[in-house]
Amino acid sequence: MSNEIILTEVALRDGSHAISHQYTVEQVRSIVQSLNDAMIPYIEVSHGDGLGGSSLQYGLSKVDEMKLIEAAVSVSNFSKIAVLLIPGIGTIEDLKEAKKLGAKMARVATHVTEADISKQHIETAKELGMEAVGFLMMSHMAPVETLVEQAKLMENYGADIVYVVDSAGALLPHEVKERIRALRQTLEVDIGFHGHNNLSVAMGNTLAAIEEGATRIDGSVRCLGAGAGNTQTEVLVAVLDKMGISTGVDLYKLMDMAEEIVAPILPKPQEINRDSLTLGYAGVYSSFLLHANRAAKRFSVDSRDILIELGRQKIVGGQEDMIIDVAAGLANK
Ligand SMILES: CC[C@H](O)CC(=O)C(=O)O
Ligand SMILES: [Mn+2]
Repeated sequence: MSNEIILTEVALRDGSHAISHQYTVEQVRSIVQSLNDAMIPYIEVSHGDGLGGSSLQYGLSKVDEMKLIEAAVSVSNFSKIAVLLIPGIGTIEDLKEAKKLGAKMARVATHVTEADISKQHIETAKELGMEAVGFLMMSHMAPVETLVEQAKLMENYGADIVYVVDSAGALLPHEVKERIRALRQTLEVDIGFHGHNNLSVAMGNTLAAIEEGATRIDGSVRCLGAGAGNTQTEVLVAVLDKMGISTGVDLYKLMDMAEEIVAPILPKPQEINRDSLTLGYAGVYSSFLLHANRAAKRFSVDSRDILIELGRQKIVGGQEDMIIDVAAGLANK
């Protein structure tokens, strides 16, 4: 276990899901300024679904993310600005524009079995002089051997760091341990972990990842993120400090900004409710929720049964049409 952890704050990207992508330039400026003062090493700024995500399908941003990135860069002289890119949603042109505006890290995200689509984007990030991260989403959906294979691909493409991403908040601590341990034994590059709190184990999972050698960790102030949100950064900094693990972050400043700057902009506190708990329990991505709720109404079935069946059938993003099939099937039973 390392005694130094490098944190990436994701409230301005994953947290964008929680406020329906409505960040303003002023909010981004004050959040980044205060995270920078608290010495957070990396701050991710993008639409919740990454560069290019603003659309009717994923939710329209209030402000063009490039303006938000520009604002973030303009007030950070310590923190580096990172962007998320999902190949197919974001493009190489988006990445180049973000780099021109001052983004220093590209986090290239794919479904856990589709690392091969990250090649061009990771290679471009490196050519542009950015740090490149491979971000393996829905990591609970693949056996450990597959995860290792896919991570190895990202490493071979030039990723400096590969992340295990528990998108649905479905992993339990022993499962996180297995995954991080296997990656640690196989990869040369740093390993990261990104947790979600749908089963209330984001903090436990994060500590399990650190115990097995993950050194790059994501957190979100006030947990702001998709589903039940992410590992809470200010709590994580306090916990790691008690464990003798250094993050270099000023805890009081981080607590103050969470309380005084982030909390007031939240429509409601991030919580584990029936919906987010079901997402974690079923192991499905949070974007299915809205569709499942609609289908539940249409076919008079319980949306939890739909989500659990989708998880059982290992339905992934892009297969949303299956939600209707599953709901119709349940109604006919
Ligand atoms: C749709 C992108 C997604 O929110 C990335 C992420 O943070 C995750 O999979 O957890
Ligand atoms: Mn996430």
